[in-house]
Amino acid sequence: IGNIFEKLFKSLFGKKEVRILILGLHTAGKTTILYKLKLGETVPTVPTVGFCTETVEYKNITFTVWDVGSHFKIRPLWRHFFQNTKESLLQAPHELWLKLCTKKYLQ
Ligand SMILES: Nc1nc2c(ncn2[C@@H]2O[C@H](COP(=O)(O)OP(=O)(O)OP(=O)(O)O)[C@@H](O)[C@H]2O)c(=O)[nH]1
Ligand SMILES: [Mg+2]
Repeated sequence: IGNIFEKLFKSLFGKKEVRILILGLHTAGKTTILYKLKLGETVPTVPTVGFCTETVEYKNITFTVWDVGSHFKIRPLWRHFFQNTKESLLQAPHELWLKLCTKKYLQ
């Protein structure tokens, strides 16, 4: 029974880690979203070469956001980033992205 309480305590107060993968075509706005989440503001971007990751702390959750470049040479590698991906948010409506960016979605 101690094990059950330990699991319950961890699920309520423990640190959670969530990985987010952002994929999309050139200039779709992936890096803009990444830095909006990280810094809370829109920053100038350049086309992503390879990929970049940032961690975003929110409450007891650490989000590791993977922003993968869209250059045609890296596209064959996209499938490797999908491994162990649980859910996809494909063609998310603009409204949803806005909510994500303002973190309202998570409150
Ligand atoms: N109007 C408008 N422009 C946007 C929006 N999101 C991004 N942009 C602009 O679109 C351009 C490309 O944005 P990025 O975030 O660099 O696009 P990306 O998907 O990371 O592109 P790659 O790294 O080349 O794959 C930049 O000039 C952004 O300022 C948006 O919601 N509205
Ligand atoms: Mg980019």
